[in-house]
Amino acid sequence: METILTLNNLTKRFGPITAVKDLSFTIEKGNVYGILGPNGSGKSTTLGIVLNVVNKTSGDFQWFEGNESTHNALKKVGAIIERPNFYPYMTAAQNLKLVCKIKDVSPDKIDEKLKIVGLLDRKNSKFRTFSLGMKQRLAIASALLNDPEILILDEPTNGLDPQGIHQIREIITKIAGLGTTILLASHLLDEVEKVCTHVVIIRKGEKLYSGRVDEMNASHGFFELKASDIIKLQELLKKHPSIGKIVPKENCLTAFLNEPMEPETLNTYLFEHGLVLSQLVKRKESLEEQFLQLTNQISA
Ligand SMILES: Nc1ncnc2c1ncn2[C@@H]1O[C@H](COP(=O)(O)OP(=O)(O)OP(=O)(O)O)[C@@H](O)[C@H]1O
Repeated sequence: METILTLNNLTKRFGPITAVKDLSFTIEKGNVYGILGPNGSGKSTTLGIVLNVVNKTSGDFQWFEGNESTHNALKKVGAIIERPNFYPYMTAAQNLKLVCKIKDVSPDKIDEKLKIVGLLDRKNSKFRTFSLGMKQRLAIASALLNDPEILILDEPTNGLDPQGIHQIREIITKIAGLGTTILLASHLLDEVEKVCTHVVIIRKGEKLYSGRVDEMNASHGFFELKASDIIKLQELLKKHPSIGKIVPKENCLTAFLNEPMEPETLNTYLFEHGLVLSQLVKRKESLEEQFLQLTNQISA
């Protein structure tokens, strides 16, 4: 598999604040990556470093397996890390023509890119007449003009209404479908779930999880159990190989599973060892619960 970007122990300090701490991950061609974290977790700083607009403190990063200078590599990157900024009295097409001149690329692609973002029929409308969602879509078209290998977006749906959010997410999925690798920063779990194939979760600049989005919820779940002899219940649970962590809560026990187990199997095991349950509930954390647990796990 082709590697687009590698971060090795990247760290950025602003005076006493460590915005990015020892961050390592890899972006492989063809996937859609989300950097997911609460506000202030270091997402924008990370994107700024790899785009050469923020200086790193230590560690390093490598574009395209280090075969090119960062300056040349960035010519193959499309990025939107600030609010879209175009000339208000110029049309969408005129603005994109100007971008083509600045980027030294042919203006032939303007219509194709406007079509991808659903703005071809508005190409002759002035930028100032655009809604926020349309402005964001024009920015995406602009970032695509040089046919980048990777498109980088910082909080692409921030401030948009539900329809605008939906349109941007659809466009991102469409662009990914055309083979462009995508890296987006978001604080919205559901955005990452809907759009991304891979996720890097960060909190206070530190990586908490990286991997496939569909493997994020790979937990086997847990049982909530009650019995009159709670001590014996705990002892029996400790002896069972499928049970991991056991957490007492009021007058019940939460037993987390290391591997799949059906409630009938646990009930039979406990009954055969002389224990009758008064409550047996099997649950699985939602992705949101797991995300909140993850992002809260390191105290300040
Ligand atoms: N230029 C700067 N000077 C000082 N501190 C900064 C600077 N830029 C970022 N920070 C700090 O670094 C930390 C990470 O900020 P960053 O903007 O990267 O987070 P983020 O995850 O993108 O958050 P948000 O979603 O709110 O933009 C924050 O504590 C922020 O205050």
